[in-house]
Amino acid sequence: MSFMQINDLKVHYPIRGGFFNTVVDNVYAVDGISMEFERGKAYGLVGESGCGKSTTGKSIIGLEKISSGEIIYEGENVTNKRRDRRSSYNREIQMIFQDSHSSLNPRKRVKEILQEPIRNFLSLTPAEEEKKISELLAIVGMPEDAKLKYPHEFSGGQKQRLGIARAIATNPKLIIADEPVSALDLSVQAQVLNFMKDIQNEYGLSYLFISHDLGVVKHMCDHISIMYRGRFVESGSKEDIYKNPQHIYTKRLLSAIPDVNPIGRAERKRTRIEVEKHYQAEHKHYFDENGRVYDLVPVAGSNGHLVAAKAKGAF
Ligand SMILES: Nc1ncnc2c1ncn2[C@@H]1O[C@H](COP(=O)(O)OP(=O)(O)OP(=O)(O)O)[C@@H](O)[C@H]1O
Repeated sequence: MSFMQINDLKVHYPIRGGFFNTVVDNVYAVDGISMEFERGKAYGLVGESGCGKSTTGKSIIGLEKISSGEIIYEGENVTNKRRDRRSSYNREIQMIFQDSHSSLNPRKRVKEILQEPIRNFLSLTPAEEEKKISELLAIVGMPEDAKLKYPHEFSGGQKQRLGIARAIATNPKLIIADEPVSALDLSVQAQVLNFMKDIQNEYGLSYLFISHDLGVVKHMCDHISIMYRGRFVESGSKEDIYKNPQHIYTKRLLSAIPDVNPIGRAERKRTRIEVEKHYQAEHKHYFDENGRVYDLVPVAGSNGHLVAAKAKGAF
C-alpha cells in the first residue's frame, strides 16, 4: 500500500524572448510523470543529464513550482501545502543533495546545522534537543565533538553523513536523495550507500533515489523509472528493468555499464547493429519501437574508427 502518489506531474519553465519579453516557448523539464511510494522501499529515478530528475525531486519537496498534476500524501492533496511549515508533509519529506558542501551552511557549526530542523519541526526542551543532536551524530557514525566543528573541517563522505543526519532529524518517511554519492570518491561511495541502506532498514525509510548511475540504482532500489526528456520511457521492478528491459533507451543505458549489464552481448550487439544499419543507409533518424525519434550521429571508438551510429541524446 503506497503512502504517497504523484499524479501526472508537470514542471514547465517559460522561455521569454522578443522585444516585449513575452513567453515564446517552454522547457518541458518534467512532462507528465506519475509515481507511488511505499513504506521502506526505494524508488530509483534514472536518466541522462538534463532529463528532469532534479526538477522532479525539487518540485516534490516544494523547491520548484508545479505547473500541473497533484501530490497525494496519506490520502490528502498536498500539492499546494508543500512548504507549509505546519504540514506533516513538510516535516516528513526531506532531501539530501549531491553537493553536501554547498548545502551545509559554512558559517554554522554542526550543532546549529542540526538544531535548525529540530527547532522548526519538533518541540523539544534544550536538554532533549542536545540529546537528539548527539543521537543523530551517533547514528551517522560521527564523534560527539563534531558538534562544535564547521562543515569545512570534514571530508566529503563525512559531510554527506552530516547532510543525512540533518535530513533524518525530523523523523522523515521519505528522503529524496539527489545524486547523493556522485561527488564522492569511489571508495567512499559504497560506505555512504551501505549506510543509507542500513538506516532505511532500521527506520523503515523510503527513498526517492535520483541518479544517472544504473549500477548505484541497482544496488539501492526496488522500483525504477527511466526518464528521458521529462517523461518516463519505462518503469518497473528492479528485476524487470535489469533482466528484461523493453525500451531501447533503457537497453542502451544498461549496455553502457558492463558490470551490471543484464542484456547479453548478443542483444547489445544487435541493438548497435540495428542503429548502425540505419546510419549507413544514410538515414538521419532512428525510430524506436515506441515511435520515438532520435538523431543519428557518428561516434568514434577507442581505436579511432567509426564504430557505431549514435542516437543523439539517447545513446
Ligand atoms: N530554472 C530553470 N529554468 C529553465 N530551465 C530549467 C531550469 N531548471 C532546469 N531547467 C531545465 O530543465 C531540464 C531538466 O533539468 P534537471 O536539472 O531537472 O535535469 P537532471 O536530469 O537533474 O540533470 P542533471 O543530472 O544534470 O542534474 C533541463 O533542460 C534544464 O536545462
